[in-house]
Amino acid sequence: MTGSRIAALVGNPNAGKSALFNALTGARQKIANYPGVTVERKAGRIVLPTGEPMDLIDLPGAYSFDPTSPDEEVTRKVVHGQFAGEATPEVLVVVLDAANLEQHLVFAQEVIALGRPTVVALNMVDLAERDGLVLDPAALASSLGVPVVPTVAVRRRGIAELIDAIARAEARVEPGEPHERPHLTLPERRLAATNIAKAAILSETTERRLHAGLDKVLLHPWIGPLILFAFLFVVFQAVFAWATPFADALEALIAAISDWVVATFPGGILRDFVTQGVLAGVGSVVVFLPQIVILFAFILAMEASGYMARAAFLMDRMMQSVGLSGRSFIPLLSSFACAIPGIMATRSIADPKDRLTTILIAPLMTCSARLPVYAVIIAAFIPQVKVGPSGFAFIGLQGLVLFALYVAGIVGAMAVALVLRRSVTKGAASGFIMELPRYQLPHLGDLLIGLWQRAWVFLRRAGTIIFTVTVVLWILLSFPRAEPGQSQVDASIAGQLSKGLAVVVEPIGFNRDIALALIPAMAAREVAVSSLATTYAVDAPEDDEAATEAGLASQLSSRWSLPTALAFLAWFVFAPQCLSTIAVVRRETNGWKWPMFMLGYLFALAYIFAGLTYWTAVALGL
Ligand SMILES: Nc1nc2c(ncn2[C@@H]2O[C@H](COP(=O)(O)OP(=O)(O)OP(=O)(O)O)[C@@H](O)[C@H]2O)c(=O)[nH]1
Ligand SMILES: [Mg+2]
Repeated sequence: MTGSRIAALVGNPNAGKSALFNALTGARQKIANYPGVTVERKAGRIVLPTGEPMDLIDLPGAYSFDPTSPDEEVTRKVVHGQFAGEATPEVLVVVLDAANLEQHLVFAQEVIALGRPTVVALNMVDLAERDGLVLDPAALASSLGVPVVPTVAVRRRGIAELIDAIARAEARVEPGEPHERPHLTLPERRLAATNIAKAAILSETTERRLHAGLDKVLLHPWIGPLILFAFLFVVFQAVFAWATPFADALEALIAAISDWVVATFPGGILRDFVTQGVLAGVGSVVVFLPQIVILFAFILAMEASGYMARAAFLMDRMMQSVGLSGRSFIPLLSSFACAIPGIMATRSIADPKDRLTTILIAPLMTCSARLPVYAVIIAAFIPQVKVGPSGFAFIGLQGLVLFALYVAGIVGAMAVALVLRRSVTKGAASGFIMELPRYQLPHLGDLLIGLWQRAWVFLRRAGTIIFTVTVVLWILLSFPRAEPGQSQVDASIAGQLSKGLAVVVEPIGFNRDIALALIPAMAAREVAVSSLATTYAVDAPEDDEAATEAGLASQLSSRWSLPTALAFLAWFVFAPQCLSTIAVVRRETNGWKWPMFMLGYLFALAYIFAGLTYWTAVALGL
């Protein structure tokens, strides 16, 4: 350091200290929109209006002089003149984020209380104004007892005024009575911060006040997660309650087409192909379109309104506790639609072990392909009743079970992450804070476009991969033709092939038909539904019109036991039944090691939990 006087920039992380430093000195210090960018002191030079030079130090952000991290320790030492080789800074420049004044004033008071020559830079006033908040720097100056200069560091606004104020800054405390100020405790400083911030508001739009109030509730440490949980609960109730009339109508339509085909065309292999393969098989998946649309309507509305980012913020704490960073949230969230875009989104995670862990647990998030599987089993086995504490039975049991299955996937993923982060992908969580977007009413047009895209993806899958696999399965089920009196499925190639697998899955309560559905379902999970539908359509006795007519749900409930159905649900929470996901993991991890690891652990979990579910249900006499 030269012998010239020194000023230091202090304040909370992400207040814009480095941006101000660059604007004041012409340096190119790294700035970025998340806290913790500057981790050591950086020095530069400014020229005062008198022509006299002054050294300026940019410091790491801090929340208090009670240091909790090494970079905060740097700030404390420099300010107190305890930093080796550094003279005590003469002028302290406190940088405040005008849009988060209340929060930033807590540390500011601590700095000002030192009684040293201090200047406040009220930074980011542009952002505050954008949000509908206009502050009064004069009122703030009189409450704080130090000069306040409004600035916009990134537009170089207020820079000359700030240099001016630094040049004229002087100690507020009269020499001889340095410790007159009462020392405030943290809660006292918090309260004072609230009052000072309130007094400095010139005008605030009702919108901003409303949004600030909303955030207070929605981001509250324990009310926030409670509301999120309750909201998601309602979503899954709605998925069943609202979809039913539409799903019934679709089902009736498909049945009507099937009737028409039977009435119009002569019996034979071609007619069987259309009714058993295409209409029963693919149709059984298509009827879940309403459920998919309703689920995504909620997800898209959450995203558009700005609530999704808040949900991510709430989840960040939970993610940290299992050794993941909040950065994994968005990839995991997209995995609720499909694991493939979710796994690709992990490219934004810098830490390779963080990223690998996220990839490995992404398939545990309940993708939309599982929804038809869950929904068909729930419709067949879970009665459509309301449950709840006596007198308050308003919770649909079907929606409750669906919600529980989604939660099971999330809990499973978190537990796996916890284990992986302590073994295979050892490492500590890294911090991450995101900027919260403004609340907005979702725009109906955008919402409809998003919904149409989701619906189209679903229908295209039904028309391509699900159609193809179902047709191949129908062929394997239909040949060779059964002898009179013999079951067609038993006689068929598929029936023969599935016998081997049936032996393996019998201990967990699965029957031959499930074994038969599991292999084609590797292509896509929904195929489990279409396979079962096709199998039962092929299996229906020729003359038994009623059996062919009855929907898949009633076929299932008459053929499966409840423990088997529950085990089947548990299996699908974990089973990696999707070849495309495995291919993407291979591509993203450059080799077969991790996809094989994933396949192994997920099938093991699926087998164990399906078995546990089956035997528990049997023991309970269900
Ligand atoms: N709109 C606007 N953005 C600003 C202003 N000042 C800083 N920023 C932005 O705010 C973010 C944080 O700025 P930094 O200068 O890195 O903040 P910092 O206080 O040095 O943060 P740490 O080094 O982490 O303590 C960056 O994205 C800046 O571009 C401002 O006055 N207006
Ligand atoms: Mg910085």
